Amino acid sequence: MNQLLKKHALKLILLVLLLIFAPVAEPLVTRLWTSGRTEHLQAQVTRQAQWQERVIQIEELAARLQRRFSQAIRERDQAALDEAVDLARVLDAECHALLQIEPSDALRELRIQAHQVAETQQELFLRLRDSETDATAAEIRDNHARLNQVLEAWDQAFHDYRRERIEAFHDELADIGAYSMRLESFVVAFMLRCIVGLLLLGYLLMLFSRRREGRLQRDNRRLEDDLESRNVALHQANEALKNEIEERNAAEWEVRKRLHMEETLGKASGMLTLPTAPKFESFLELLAEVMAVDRAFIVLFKHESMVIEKVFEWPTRPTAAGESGTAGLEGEDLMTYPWWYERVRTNEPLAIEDVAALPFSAEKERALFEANHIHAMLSLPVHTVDDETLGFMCFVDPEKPRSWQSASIRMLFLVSELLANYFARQKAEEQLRHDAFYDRLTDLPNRLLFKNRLEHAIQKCKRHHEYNFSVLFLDLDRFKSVNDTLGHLVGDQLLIELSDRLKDSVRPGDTVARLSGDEFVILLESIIEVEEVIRVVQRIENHIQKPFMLKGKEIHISASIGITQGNTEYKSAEAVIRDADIAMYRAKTLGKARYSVFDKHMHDKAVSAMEIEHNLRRALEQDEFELHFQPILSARTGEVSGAEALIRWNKPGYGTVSPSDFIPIAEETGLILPIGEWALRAACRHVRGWLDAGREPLTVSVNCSARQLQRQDLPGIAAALLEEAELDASLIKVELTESAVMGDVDHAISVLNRLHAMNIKISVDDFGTGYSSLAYLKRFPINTLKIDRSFINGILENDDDRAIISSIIAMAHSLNLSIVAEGVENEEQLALLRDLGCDEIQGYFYSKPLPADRFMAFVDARARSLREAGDEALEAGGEPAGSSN
Ligand SMILES: Nc1nc2c(ncn2[C@@H]2O[C@@H]3COP(=O)(O)O[C@H]4[C@@H](O)[C@H](n5cnc6c(=O)[nH]c(N)nc65)O[C@@H]4COP(=O)(O)O[C@H]3[C@H]2O)c(=O)[nH]1
Repeated sequence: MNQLLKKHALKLILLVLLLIFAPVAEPLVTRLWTSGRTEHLQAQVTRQAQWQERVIQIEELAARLQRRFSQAIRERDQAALDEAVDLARVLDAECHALLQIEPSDALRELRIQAHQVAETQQELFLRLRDSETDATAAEIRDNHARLNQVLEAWDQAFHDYRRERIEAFHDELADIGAYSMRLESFVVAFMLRCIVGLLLLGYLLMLFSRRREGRLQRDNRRLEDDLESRNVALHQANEALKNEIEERNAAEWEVRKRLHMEETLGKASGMLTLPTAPKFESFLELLAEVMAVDRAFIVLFKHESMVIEKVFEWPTRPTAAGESGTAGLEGEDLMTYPWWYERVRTNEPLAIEDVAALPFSAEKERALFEANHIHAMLSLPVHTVDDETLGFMCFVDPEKPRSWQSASIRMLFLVSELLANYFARQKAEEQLRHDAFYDRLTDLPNRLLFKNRLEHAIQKCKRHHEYNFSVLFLDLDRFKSVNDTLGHLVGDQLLIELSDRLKDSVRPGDTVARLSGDEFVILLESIIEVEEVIRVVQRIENHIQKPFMLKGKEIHISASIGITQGNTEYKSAEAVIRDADIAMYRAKTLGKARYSVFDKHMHDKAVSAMEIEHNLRRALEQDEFELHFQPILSARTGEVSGAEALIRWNKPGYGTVSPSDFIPIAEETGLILPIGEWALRAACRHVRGWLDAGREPLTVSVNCSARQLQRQDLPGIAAALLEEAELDASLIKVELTESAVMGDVDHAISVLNRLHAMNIKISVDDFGTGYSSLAYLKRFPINTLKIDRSFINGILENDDDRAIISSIIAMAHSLNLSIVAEGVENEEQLALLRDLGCDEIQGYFYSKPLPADRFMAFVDARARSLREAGDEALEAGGEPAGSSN
């Protein structure tokens, strides 16, 4: 209900006001109207009164005028006339005034008439007075009568006029009276309604106000309750806010502190990443400031120990008596302080709030700290990710105990990690620097450092005439077999021990460096005479010759040493090393375990070897090689039994290069491997071609170098090439030199056995030049021995050679080996060899090595001549010609 009232209160009030004021509206309008009328009536009454007054005056004036005129006429009295005239004038004026108040056409007309009559009367009177005639008198009378008529008419008109006006006035009055009556009743009704309305309004207002009051009270109570609860909530919120502000302040402080710490951390890390070495005093000062301590220091241990080696501290001023410091720490082994040591070792922070309160087990530490005036201390190990403790950081309060906040400890942990990284990095860099200049295995200077020192020596040699140097290039002779047979670890151990021996063989100012593998170089400083150098070399050789005891075994090694002496013409260290290397190589080729002094000739040879190597590579790519075939003939029948394939290099712009000029270089550089393979493939293809051409099968011997035997899978390659050419293995003979076979006997036996198993024949070339005995060769699955040309050369003149050849042939035959005599150049040699029982002959006597087509032509020609000789012999009844040559 209240809600309803509240909602419609305004509408209700408007309705009540309408009820009250609707009836009131009419009287009000009426009142407004009558009030106009009343004023009008009052004006009318006033005007009526004025008018009445004037009318009375006019009537009096008219009466007096009439009387005066009558008197003047009657008595002919001038004075009466004048007075009448004046009266007439006054009357006229009055009439005029009256008409002004109440205009009336009739009156106006009458006034004019009266005025005219009065003037006429005056005129007549004047005439009468001057000459009284009858006519005049009659005229005056007439006129007078007219005047009287006019006055009467005037009077009448005036009377009507007056009546009219009075009636009108009365009507108006009645009208006004009726209006007044109505007005009064309206006023009364209005008053009553007003009162009722007001009462109703009052009542309603009262009702509303009561309700409103009730509602207000309720609202009030509710508001009070609300206020109360809000107050409580506000209070609580206030409290919460207060707490929050406090917390926020605390957090803000924490954040600021953390930011400060992070900033410090950033600065500290920045200091540690500077390209230049950091100033640890500034670093510590920075940390001491954030930790609010008076002293800070970083302690570093000696490598792989806990002996305090280095201390960085802040402040840097020398520690005065009574001041805390690190003086007592230097040189201390932390292991003598087990309690402290244990914490550092296990990478734990050590936060001592009060040194005096340290446990009994830390008695020693307490004594140390107290001696160094340390009251409180925070120590963090500098521990690398590789679990190595490099040292520790310390923050010290020298005056009073204090607590250490965990946030600070955490930050310092990060700092200690940064430090550990920095020191580890520095260590790694040092190691890198060391590695860049030193050999990892032997810790000797490496090529770079050696070159550096050698450059200095070259410069010094140029500047000081009395100064010279010498470089030795040393290469172990059988190091590979040590590695292969005893393993790399023993090999490494040998190199380490050798390094020590080399260092012991030279003066402290000299440099022993390892170039690679088993190659060492030695720079002998301030050495002028070559004899002196040789004495040093001999000393080195003596040292090396002594057996090495490795893995319980006695190992003997030797070295080939190249010597070069410094001179002012050397422009680079490389050139010096190169010459020493050439000399060393010369020593190797001279039979190893010796030294060789470099000379210019060696250099030229080396240069040409390099050129050849370069060209050989190109020759392989450009297919510049060709096989020539030197026939091998049966000593008994003279038939071509086979051929030796000999490589030729058709060098563009040069012509044919002999294998003697490039095969040794190819062997040195390893190019012999692809070249040898090429020769084997080419030989297989030629034989296949000949067979395809319908020729008789011929066995072709292909030269294989020692390197091929050692490094290549010769049987595998041969099998593949034979398969490629679809060739019977028995048509290929592998020719190996005696020295190649004797180099690595076990390996050679295994390879040759495999070749033999494949049905590939094996021949030993240049037999007799080496030291192998036939009995030794029994171990190899050999088919043929080729007697070296040097023996054949002297066979006719030299009895020894003849004897040797004879015994070789006899023994070979006893071992079931066939014999080929190489380099047979004349018939005598041939005859003798045939007498000695040689099986096959190769040499210029029959033919030089020939290109394939010419070789075939030779084979054909030989067969033809043999046939012809055979025919002739048959005809002559003798032996066939082939049996003799
Ligand atoms: N003065 C004289 N010399 C004669 C006579 N009969 C043959 N010769 C030469 O003696 C050499 C025989 O070849 P070698 O002893 O295997 O000696 C060969 C061989 O060791 C090597 N060689 C040739 N071709 C190859 C090859 O394909 N591979 C390998 N690894 N070495 C090859 O080159 C060496 C030289 O070959 P070449 O210059 O062709 O020289 C050939 C040949 O021309 C003669 O009656 N008098």
